[in-house]
Amino acid sequence: MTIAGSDSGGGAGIQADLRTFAFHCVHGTSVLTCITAQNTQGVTRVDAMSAQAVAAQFEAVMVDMRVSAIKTGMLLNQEIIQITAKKLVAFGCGNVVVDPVMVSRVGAKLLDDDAIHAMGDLLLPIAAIATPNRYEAQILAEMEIHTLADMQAAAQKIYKLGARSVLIKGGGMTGDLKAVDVWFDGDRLETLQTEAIDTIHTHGTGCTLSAAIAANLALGKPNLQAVQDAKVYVTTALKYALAIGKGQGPVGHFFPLQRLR
Ligand SMILES: Nc1ncnc2c1ncn2[C@@H]1O[C@H](COP(=O)(O)OP(=O)(O)O)[C@@H](O)[C@H]1O
Ligand SMILES: Cc1ncc(COP(=O)(O)OP(=O)(O)O)c(N)n1
Repeated sequence: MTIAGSDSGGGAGIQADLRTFAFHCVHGTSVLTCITAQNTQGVTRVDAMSAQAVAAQFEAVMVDMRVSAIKTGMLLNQEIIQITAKKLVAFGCGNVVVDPVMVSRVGAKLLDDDAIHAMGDLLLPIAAIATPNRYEAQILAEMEIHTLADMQAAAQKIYKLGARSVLIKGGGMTGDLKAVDVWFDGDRLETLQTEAIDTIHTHGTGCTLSAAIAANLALGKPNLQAVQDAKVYVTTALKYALAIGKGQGPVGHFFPLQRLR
């Protein structure tokens, strides 16, 4: 299941998540939190779903199907975070990947300021894996992140907020740290590195990574393996990113099919 917002441009949000689930051959269900008017250049409008509508979508799926893993993406406001956390706890959901979406790569604000504390207080404590990017990690850990040591320290600080593991994503890092991620589960501290792809077409990388982690957890992979395999998937999808639109195009979720055409 993905609990996330819609991206009209199809590069991030629910659209990226469902394509990622399909690639991994897991059935995707969706709880829509908001509708963004968005393209490769930015976000021009956001309309929230009501907390009741979010709860109803969640319950409709949960009472009928076995949901093996859940990712949360753009939750937009405090009410939606509160109802999401409440339902996840009520249904005893275990494999929860929390992507604490706050701001897009092109600078669009995707979470209300007064909702940041709810993300830390209510959602991170029920996360099997939290996946903040550099900017989200800086906010959650209340520190600046410039070096690998900073990423490691931030992972350890965010872990203390209650997530069972933390992945600090390095797409926003520079130089040799570009695309270097750091994972911490309270015991092991791992640096995950794949090749850095030289492209501006990176829209949806974070959504795709967290959706791939959720798919891998649903397939029964252990936490670190789920993260490592998801990182390889995103790296390959970036190699086949689509140069569509006037801004930052989306990653190519179905790269093997592109190769066969
Ligand atoms: N240019 C790139 N080359 C390879 N991997 C990248 C690149 N940009 C981002 N990634 C990877 O994509 C994943 C998502 O990270 P990031 O882009 O930081 O997230 P977000 O979209 O939430 O800002 C991470 O595993 C990161 O290392
Ligand atoms: C609807 C919606 N959800 C999430 C995001 C952020 O997506 P992300 O994968 O972090 O990629 P960028 O937007 O940073 O390129 C979004 N933009 N829209």
